[in-house]
Formats: sequence, C-alpha cells, structure tokens
Amino acid sequence: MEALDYHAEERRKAEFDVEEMKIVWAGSRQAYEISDRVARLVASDPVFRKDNRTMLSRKDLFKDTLRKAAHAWKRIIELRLSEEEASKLRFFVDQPVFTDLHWGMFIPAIKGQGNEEQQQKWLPMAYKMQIIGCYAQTELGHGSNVQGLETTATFDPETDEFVIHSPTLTSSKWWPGGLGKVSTHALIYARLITDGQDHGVHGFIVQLRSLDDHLPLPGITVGDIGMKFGSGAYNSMDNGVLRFDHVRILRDQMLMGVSQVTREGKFMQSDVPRQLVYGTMVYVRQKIVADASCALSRAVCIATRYSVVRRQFGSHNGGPETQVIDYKTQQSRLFPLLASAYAFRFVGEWLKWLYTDVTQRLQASDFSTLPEVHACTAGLKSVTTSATADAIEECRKLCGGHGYLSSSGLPELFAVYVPACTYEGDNVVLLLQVARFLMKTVSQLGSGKKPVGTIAYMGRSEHLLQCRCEVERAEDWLKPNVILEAFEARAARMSVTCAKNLNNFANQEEGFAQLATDLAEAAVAHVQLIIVSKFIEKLQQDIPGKGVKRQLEILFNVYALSLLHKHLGDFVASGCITPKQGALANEQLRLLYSQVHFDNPSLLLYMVLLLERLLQSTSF
Ligand SMILES: CCCCCCCCCCCCCCCCCCCCCCCC(=O)SCCNC(=O)CCNC(=O)[C@H](O)C(C)(C)COP(=O)(O)OP(=O)(O)OC[C@H]1O[C@@H](n2cnc3c(N)ncnc32)[C@H](O)[C@@H]1OP(=O)(O)O
Ligand SMILES: Cc1cc2nc3c(=O)[nH]c(=O)nc-3n(C[C@H](O)[C@H](O)[C@H](O)COP(=O)(O)OP(=O)(O)OC[C@H]3O[C@@H](n4cnc5c(N)ncnc54)[C@H](O)[C@@H]3O)c2cc1C
Repeated sequence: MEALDYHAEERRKAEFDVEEMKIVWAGSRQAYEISDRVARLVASDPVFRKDNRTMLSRKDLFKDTLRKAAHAWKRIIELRLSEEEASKLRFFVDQPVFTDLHWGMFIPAIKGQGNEEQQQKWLPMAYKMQIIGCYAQTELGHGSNVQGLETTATFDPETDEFVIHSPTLTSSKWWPGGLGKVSTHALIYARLITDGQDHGVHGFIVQLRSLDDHLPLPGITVGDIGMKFGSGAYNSMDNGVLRFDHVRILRDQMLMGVSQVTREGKFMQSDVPRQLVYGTMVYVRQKIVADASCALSRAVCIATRYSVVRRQFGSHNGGPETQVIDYKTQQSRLFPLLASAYAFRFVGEWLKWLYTDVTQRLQASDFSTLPEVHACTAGLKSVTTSATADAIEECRKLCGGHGYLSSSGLPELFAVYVPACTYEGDNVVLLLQVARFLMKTVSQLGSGKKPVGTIAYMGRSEHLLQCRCEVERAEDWLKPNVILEAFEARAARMSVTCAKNLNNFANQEEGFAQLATDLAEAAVAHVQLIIVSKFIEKLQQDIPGKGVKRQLEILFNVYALSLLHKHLGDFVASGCITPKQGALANEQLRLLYSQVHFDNPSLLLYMVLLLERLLQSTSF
C-alpha cells in the first residue's frame, strides 16, 4: 500500500465528528473559518514559500524575510484584514520576523506603559509602520536580573532631556529582535537618574536610525549579533547589539504611565504597582503559552503520520510488517504528546481570558489579581515551552533516521522553538517566581486571607495534607475528581513541605537559594495542576458533535495519567497515593493507549489531520 492509502484507511474509520473537533481546536466556528481562509491564502501565495529556507545563506534568508514581511503587510492592507486575521497570517507565514517585536512588544509596551499623550503621539505612526520598533531590555551583562541593567537615563533639567548612555561594555543592549538591521526606534529599559538619585529601571522610546537614509543617528552604535542555532530557523531575525554615547531624547520619551519626571526633574510614582513596568512581558508570556500548542501539534502531526506509514518487523507469512504506531513504546511516547497539545490549547485559551480580565481590572485600578496573573503567565510559559521543546525532540526520534532530515520539518521546528525556553524569561527563573508566590500563599494561610483563583485549593490544605486516594481498581483513575484531588494533594504537599523547610533557615533568602530545586519542582506541580484543572473545566462545557467529547475525555485521561506516571515519585512521596495505586494508574494508561488505537483507530489521525494545514513543512 502507498503512504496515502495508509492515511486514507485510517481516516475512513473515524468515529467522531471531525468538523466539530476542528471548531473545538480553533476555539470557535468563527476562529476556525478565519484560520482556514488565511491558511489557504498563505499556502497559495508563492512569495510565502518556505521549502527552501534551510538552504539559503543568512543574507538571502534575511532578504527573503524582508520580502515576506513587506508582502504580508501589502496583503493585510489590500484585503483589509482584521487584527485576528493579520495575526493568523503571521502564524502561517511561520518565520521569525522583526514585525513580531514591533507588534508583539513595542506597541503593547507603549499601550501599557505610556500615558494618553504618548499613545496619541506614537501609536498612529507605529500602526502604519511609518516607524518600526523593537524591545531593547536585555544587556550583555544581564537578562534575567532586570534590576541589574546598567544603561542610564539621566535627566538634564537645563535642556528638559534625558541623556541615554551605555557606561560599560556589559551595559550594551544584546539580543533584541528587529534591532540589528531594521528598527528605526527602540523601547529601551534604562536606570532613571534624577538629581543624582537612581530610581530603578524604566522604559524610554529612542530613535535609532534616520527615517531618511536608515543610518544610525549620532551617538548610536548598532549591529547584528550574528548566526544563531540551526540552519534557517531563528536566523531570519536580526537580533542586535546597541550602545549609546550620551544620546539625548526629550523628557516625554520616558513612558510616563507608571512613573513620571516633572519639568523640574522631580520623580513621581503613580498610584500603581511599579511591577506594571514589566507588563509587556506578562502580555507576551501569555501569547507564548497560546503558541505552544501550535508548535507541539505540528511536531505530533509529523510523527503520527510517519508512525502510521512506517513499518518495521513482524511480518508473518510474507504479509506486511507492523506499523510502528502499533508498538506500545511508540504509543507511550507519542500519545501523551498529542494529549499535551490539547491540554496546552485549552489552558492557553483560559490564560487569554485571565489576561483580558486583569487588563480590565487594572483599568479600574484593581491590582488584586496581578500577583496571580504574573505567577500563571510565568509558570505556564515555563512548563508549556519546556514540554513542547522536549516533545519536538521526542517526535524527531519517533521518526527514526528520517526525523533528522531537514525535509522532515522537525530540525527547523526545534531550532526555531527551543529559544522559547530562554527568551521572555529563562524557564527556571520563571519557576522560581511561581515558587515565591506559592511560599507567600502558604505563609498567609493562617491569616484568615482566603486564597482564590488558581490557589483556591490551598485553602483546603488541611484536608489535602492528610487525604488518601480511594482508587482500588484501574478504572477508578478515569474519574476527573480522583485525578484532580491527587494533583491538588501533590501540589499542596510539595509547597507546604518547602515552606516548612524554609523555616529551618535563619535567613529566608538563604533558604530560598538552598532549596531552589525543591521550590522549582513545587512550582511545576502547581502549574501542572492548573493545566489539568482547566482541561477538566473544558470537558464540563457543552461540546457538540458526535463522539467529540468522548475523544477529548480519553485525551484528558492520557494527559493526566502520563504526568502522574512520569512524576510518580512526587505523588507517592507526598503520601496521597500508594505505589499500588500508582501501578493501577499505569495499567489504566496502557489500556487508554490501546483504546486510542484499537477501539477507535482513526481518532489519532483525525485529530492530527485537523492540524495538517498548519503543517507547511515538507512531510512524508
Ligand atoms: C510576516 C509579517 C507579518 C506582518 C504583520 C503582522 C501583523 C500582526 C502580527 C502580530 C504578531 C504578534 C506576535 C506576538 C508574539 C511575540 C513573540 C515575541 C518573541 C519573543 C521575543 C523575546 C523577547 C524577550 O526576551 S524580552 C526580555 C525578556 N526578559 C525577561 O523576561 C527577564 C526575566 N526577568 C524578569 O522577568 C524579572 O526581572 C524577574 C521576574 C526575574 C524579577 O526578579 P526580581 O526578584 O529582581 O524582581 P523585582 O524586580 O525586585 O520585583 C519583585 C516583585 O515583583 C513581582 N514581579 C516580577 N515580575 C512581575 C511581573 N511581570 N508582573 C507582576 N509582578 C511581577 C515579583 O513577584 C515580586 O513580587 P513580591 O510580591 O515582592 O514577591
Ligand atoms: C532568540 C532570542 C530572542 C531574544 N529577544 C529579545 C528581545 O527582543 N529583547 C530583549 O530585551 N531580550 C531578548 N532576548 C534575551 C532574553 O530575554 C534573555 O536571554 C533571557 O531573559 C535570559 O536571560 P540571560 O540570557 O541573561 O540568561 P541568564 O540569566 O544568564 O541564564 C543563564 C543560566 O543561569 C540560570 N539562572 C539565572 N538566574 C538564576 C537564578 N536567580 N536562580 C537560578 N538560576 C538562575 C538560568 O536558569 C540559566 O540556566 C532574546 C533571547 C533569545 C535567545
């Protein structure tokens, strides 16, 4: 049989409503229709071809990216695409590009941290792309430690200007995407100094290049930092280096939504938390979580198609060999990744809602949910990107030697995706932020302050610290409330244990440093609980379409039980479940794998088929 026949054979046996499943994946019928229409638009346009990307020199790749960006912008204007449609178009073009930073960070930073007048001045030019901006925060010396940035912005009351300066080599801005070759402007982060006093890090808009001839302005040294990991991949982006030699900008180029400097040089802090200066990072982390399921689904799609077509061993009497997807080991490596794609999709949708909610609250001066939103965006960014990067590599191995070929699409997918574990906050650093939030929550448990939202379960910690799982048979693990309680008990117990151990140190900071590994693990347990609980909430919604809900229930169980199996040590050590119950969970997982493949052999393929159009790379 030909490869296509194998696919057709699997598809023929579908037992659920594929059209409805597409809508579940997209989030709504309208979102699905937009996605479908824009996917066709991109696929049929030769300017957006990408089959030659890994063969282009850096220079040609960059020229190709500029051509695509200009053409995309032209099409967006000609077709009057909405913001949602334009974002989809960017997604299907599928190439890191300077416009990501312009639209994804420069504009949101002005919107989030600029005052009314600043927004009116800068946003119209930025929206029309008359100016192109990047987000220049990280320096050669400091990326994670934002408070350690060294670039200075010193107010000069004589001229009503700030003097932007790079005092050391390590203060050179290093990494910003779009900076190296394209940006005319940058949103830079620098230490604000007035009257000799350092007020910490704030955002400033600085013009870098002339709008006439694109040459750097006086006092600006700017360039590209060079080749990055992999061929093609992130090399379409002009990550750059930037130095300032006493560059003067007007006072109103400091973003004044969070703090202000008056004409007299007086520093004034608004009545809002200073952490709002970090608001753009929260916004982008939320976007990165939403994107994780897309990258993951592409990899899973390639690995699944390959696993169906590929045959090795097991021929009887000259008959066909076994499809590799029939091997239990292949299933146990692949199916949890498929389930994770759905889990990340749903938690991404929820995080988008949470972000919209906090934005509305901030506008009404309600800052109460900010710490939780920071913890959720940081934690989910960390867990979903780490899992996705690992999954892409696993999918490469699932395709045997062929997975290592560029034409499989997987090496480039990995090389483009893996920096997501580092940019927008190193994943370990972000987990430690979640851990701080958890430790604070535990320390306040006796104070009468009731934990709400994603930490509401901590309010039941008395029960969770002593509860025992009631599973007696493998099928008991199919009950969502049993799974949820096991995840809650594990997360609560790990956090409470860390908090107790911290008390053994005279100095909290020293304790935090010594127990950092345990704290990061407690943070992972908390974040996995959020993902599991949001999947359950999704299943409680009305999900139309024959068999769709049933398939999602199977995927939920695969997701949760495969995590339980992977982290069995944590679950057993926390005392909620016994080793025997752990073994029953594994037994159930094995049965689920069989169910996915044998009771409903087409399930898997149909699910990945929904994503097929996303997959523009050459596949099998
Ligand atoms: C094809 C062409 C098409 C063209 C047209 C297209 C049109 C439309 C397309 C649209 C496309 C849009 C694409 C969008 C996607 C964008 C993709 C972007 C790609 C990625 C680029 C990457 C960019 C970057 O990497 S930017 C740099 C990021 N840097 C970091 O993340 C640094 C990490 N470090 C930190 O975040 C902090 O310093 C941190 C958290 C480690 C702080 O540590 P520290 O303890 O020093 O903190 P303090 O400053 O002292 O504060 C402590 C206190 O504050 C709380 N806190 C910290 N952070 C936050 C926060 N963010 N929000 C709220 N609160 C915060 C912290 O918890 C502490 O609280 P306490 O209560 O005091 O404990
Ligand atoms: C492709 C790419 C694009 C980027 N785009 C931009 C951009 O547009 N604009 C911008 O401003 N920046 C950008 N960055 C920079 C990025 O945000 C930083 O690299 C990132 O925040 C990590 O900081 P770092 O490089 O200083 O890592 P480091 O902090 O030096 O990390 C090195 C190691 O130290 C560990 N570590 C650090 N601190 C701690 C701690 N407190 N506890 C335990 N372990 C710790 C980390 O886990 C890591 O293992 C980009 C980076 C990449 C790779």
